[in-house]
Amino acid sequence: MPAKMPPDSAIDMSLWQGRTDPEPGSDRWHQRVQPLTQGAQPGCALLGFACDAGVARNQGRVGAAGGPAALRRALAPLAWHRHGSVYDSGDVHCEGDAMEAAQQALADRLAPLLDAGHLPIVLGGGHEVAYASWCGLAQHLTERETSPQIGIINLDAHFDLRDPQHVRSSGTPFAQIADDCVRRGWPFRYACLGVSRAANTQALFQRAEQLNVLVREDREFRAYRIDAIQRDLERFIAYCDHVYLTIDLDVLPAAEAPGVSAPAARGVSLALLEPLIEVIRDSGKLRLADLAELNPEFDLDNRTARAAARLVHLLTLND
Ligand SMILES: N=CN[C@@H](CCC(=O)O)C(=O)O
Ligand SMILES: [Mn+2]
Ligand SMILES: [Mn+2]
Repeated sequence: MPAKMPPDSAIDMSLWQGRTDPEPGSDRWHQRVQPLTQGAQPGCALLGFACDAGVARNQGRVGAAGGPAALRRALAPLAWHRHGSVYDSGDVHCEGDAMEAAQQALADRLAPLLDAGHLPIVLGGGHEVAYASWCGLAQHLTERETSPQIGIINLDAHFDLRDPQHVRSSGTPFAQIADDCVRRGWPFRYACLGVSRAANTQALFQRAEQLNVLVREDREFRAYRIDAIQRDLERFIAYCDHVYLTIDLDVLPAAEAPGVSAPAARGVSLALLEPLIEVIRDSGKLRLADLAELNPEFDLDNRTARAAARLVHLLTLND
């Protein structure tokens, strides 16, 4: 089914700028990314979620609404090594505190992208994007399967399993997804990798245990243990038919990602995350990915945006 373009989705391609080199085979992203059109061949579809509301509700440092533009700017000059297409499908904007409306709008934009066979990569926005991404994937799969086996892999210093009864925010998306799975009668399969014990309360660790979350703490990420974590991840993926990858940039050390709401004193370096991302990318089950919490207002030398762009680049290198 072709991806329907909503009437308000004017796609601003002006951010896709950068140097051009005269030699053949020197293309960069800004020369290859195309605005998404109806009926386009399946490819990778970027979709921005310009939203600060979840971080504001979670008492964080706002500015993630500027994330999608900062990430496009960082992607624009990267060297193009991909065979398939990359499309820009515009942004969803959150008006003030209207987080739920923005999440619904994102889900409504994602479902037709998935229906059309694209791999959507959502550019956040705070981590409330995860609930919106999930809703879009659920909307897509519910038409096709009675009980889809979806694995959620979150690279994050935080569980984001806070109780949504108090307030829904960037700290609650996976608890909201767990509740949604109960309502739908679907299994909740959640892996949270890079968790900081210092940044998550006992209550959150208990909730993760109750929900049978696959947890790997930041301190477990050492070069000699990556193979073991990789095997754990492969086992997790083997039990799923569909994988949703969500990357909270605060999983990276503050030196690599200062431009987030809650920078990590320790974190897990990009170099250690790369082999895991390759496993996910090459699994054949990746349906949807998002990157959350990029906050250009607190970035230094665009470090966080560059790290995020590098992650998108890696994710899109498989065809
Ligand atoms: N998405 C963010 N989650 C973290 C933020 C922690 C903080 O602000 O210190 C959380 O809610 O736990
Ligand atoms: Mn986090
Ligand atoms: Mn998070």
